[in-house]
Amino acid sequence: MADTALNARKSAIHLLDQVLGEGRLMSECLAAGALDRLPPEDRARAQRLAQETLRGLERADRLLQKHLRKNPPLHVRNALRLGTVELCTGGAAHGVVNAMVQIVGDHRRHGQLKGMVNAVLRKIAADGPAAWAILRVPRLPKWLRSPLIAAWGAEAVSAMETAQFAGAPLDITPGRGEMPDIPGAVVLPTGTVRLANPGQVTALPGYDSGAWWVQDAAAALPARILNVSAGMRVFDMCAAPGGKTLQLAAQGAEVVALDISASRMERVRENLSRTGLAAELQVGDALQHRGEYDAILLDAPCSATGTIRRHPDLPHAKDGAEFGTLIALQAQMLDHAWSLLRPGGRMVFCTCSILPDEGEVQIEEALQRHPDMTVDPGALSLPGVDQAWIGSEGGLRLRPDYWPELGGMDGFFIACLSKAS
Ligand SMILES: C[S@@+](CC[C@H](N)C(=O)[O-])C[C@H]1O[C@@H](n2cnc3c(N)ncnc32)[C@H](O)[C@@H]1O
Repeated sequence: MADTALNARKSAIHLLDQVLGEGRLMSECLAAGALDRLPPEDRARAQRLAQETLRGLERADRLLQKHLRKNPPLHVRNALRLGTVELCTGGAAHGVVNAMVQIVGDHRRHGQLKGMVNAVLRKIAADGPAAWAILRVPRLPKWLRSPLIAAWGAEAVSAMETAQFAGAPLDITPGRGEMPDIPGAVVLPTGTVRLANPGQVTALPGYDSGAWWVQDAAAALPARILNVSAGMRVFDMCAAPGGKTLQLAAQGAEVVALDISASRMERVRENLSRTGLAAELQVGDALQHRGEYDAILLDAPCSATGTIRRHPDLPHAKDGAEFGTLIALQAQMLDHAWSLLRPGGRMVFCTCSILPDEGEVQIEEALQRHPDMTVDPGALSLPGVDQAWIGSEGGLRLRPDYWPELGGMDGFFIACLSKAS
């Protein structure tokens, strides 16, 4: 037991080294096998520890600052940060301090710093938890905070930061069959099932039989808004890992699902096979795709700034440098998707972004380029969808600070577009 806790902590620190030192996203590290040698419980634990440290990084650094005369090497700093977060969020002092001392002591280059780690974490164990509780909610970095304040105002951004600091529950979308009883499950107003303390996902009732799949409540709305039916030919243009493909297939449509990433497409294949649903899978560049469809779902590549509750590594690993390229690609994809839609067809454009340039502005500009395009706000009338979330351009703006009493939701922008016949 002690060894497995130590391995999970070591791996969490290694993840922090990659995110904070190399600017890599945690999802990239995991896809590259960062935690593959750990058993599933430790993998989940390592991921949770790294995420909690990233959420509380600003607070941890403020507390550590008081006890450090100079900055230690990143690996040691990350061990101190993880130790601080654990100590200040209920971790047992003895176990946490000993683990961090052992991890740093075993390190081939930094072993001599274990005494310092011991001294600093003992001080944090004594006065950290009280100080932690009164520190401000960690803020987003300036490169993201400034455009968000310009878009939504300072109060809304503070509320988003509170939601991001709280983290996210596990949301699941029920499939076509019967939903098993899952202890603690709550059904949200939009029909998504939410679990506050899920534990290991693959061990939950109904996982093996494919009764449901993991999908944030906000992410479940685009496919519901597209509202396809049996016999319709539907194109899921950026499909992986496939949550929306599964929904479209469950609605009975004939789905062509495409993604440029072969490895991510494997996830779609696995998800379809687990849930017993069917879709035609293609790997390729959406911009080169040809065909004609009754309905299209374009879940375009974006900054993913709406998912920071679940991906607290994003603001630390990124700096916004790629926003311009993504915004241009979204417009190009929207135009190409429009050329694949039959007259009279409908298309949902969505992004998991909280930046208007990747949502509202894309639609305003697309309407100018395409005289045969109209926005259909009526398609957004779904149970649980607050009409106050609909913007003047007719799209649905979802933000992480919505539903605070229910545990929040991902930030998303969703618009349903109709093509003249
Ligand atoms: C927001 S994710 C899609 C999530 C997915 N719809 C779901 O619900 O699980 C965006 C996807 O776009 C894919 N992508 C990026 N550029 C692409 C391109 N040129 N053609 C096709 N897919 C692309 C990425 O590989 C990524 O999987």
